[in-house]
Amino acid sequence: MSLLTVDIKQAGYEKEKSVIQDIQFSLEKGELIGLIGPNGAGKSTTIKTILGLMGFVEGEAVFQQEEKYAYIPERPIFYDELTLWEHLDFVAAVEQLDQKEYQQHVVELLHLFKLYDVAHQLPSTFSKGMQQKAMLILALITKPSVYIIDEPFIGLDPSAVKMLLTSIEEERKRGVGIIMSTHVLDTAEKVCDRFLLVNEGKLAASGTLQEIQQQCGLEDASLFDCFYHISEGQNND
Ligand SMILES: Nc1ncnc2c1ncn2[C@@H]1O[C@H](COP(=O)(O)OP(=O)(O)OP(=O)(O)O)[C@@H](O)[C@H]1O
Repeated sequence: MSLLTVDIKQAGYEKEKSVIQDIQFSLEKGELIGLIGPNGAGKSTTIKTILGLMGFVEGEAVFQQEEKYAYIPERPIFYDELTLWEHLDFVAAVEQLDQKEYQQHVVELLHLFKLYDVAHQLPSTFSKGMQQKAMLILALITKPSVYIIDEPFIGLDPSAVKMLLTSIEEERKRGVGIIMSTHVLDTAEKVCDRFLLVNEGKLAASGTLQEIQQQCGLEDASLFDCFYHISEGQNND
């Protein structure tokens, strides 16, 4: 059974003003799906529709029963007056995490992402990359079954990207499914199992790199070339 089944017929910010149409896919256990497409194509709107945040939706996004998901937004959001530790303790309390397991896990993660020394400071005073890492730790401690991550790579330094990819790999071994929107296509090409290529609000191509190459008629092309073909070249054929 899929972790998540998405069948969006149309969705938009205002009633009867459709921004995305006909986006269908499912997310399987252990799978990493890359959501890619040009600026304004509808990636964030697709994510917001899955999260149930859009005002106008025809269709549905259904999580497997009792599956827990974590959303990691592109622009981190924190409480102004809570330190990172307090944020973590707050999430642990809300999620009713096992205290012993949580304490051990959180220290490991804070060291891994090099935030241990600033954990008693306010995340609102952190740099952009530090804030992104803090959001990642807040998601990782909850051990969800599905992650929905909006552009994780931009803003992270190379060692943080490596840590993120390592964490993603470990989570996938646990059977976790991940949807990740990104513009960093060379990394996406290396790590994703499948891709959803969104253009002008629609699914322009989807599947493995090989399937995308076939759909574009570009044998052996990189994901970047397929992306370019769909977002630019197709209109000039
Ligand atoms: N809050 C909003 N209200 C109205 N329209 C919006 C809103 N957010 C986005 N849109 C519109 O929806 C369309 C899709 O935008 P979306 O943010 O989903 O694109 P994206 O693929 O995530 O782009 P990017 O790569 O630039 O982040 C765009 O035409 C955009 O102008």
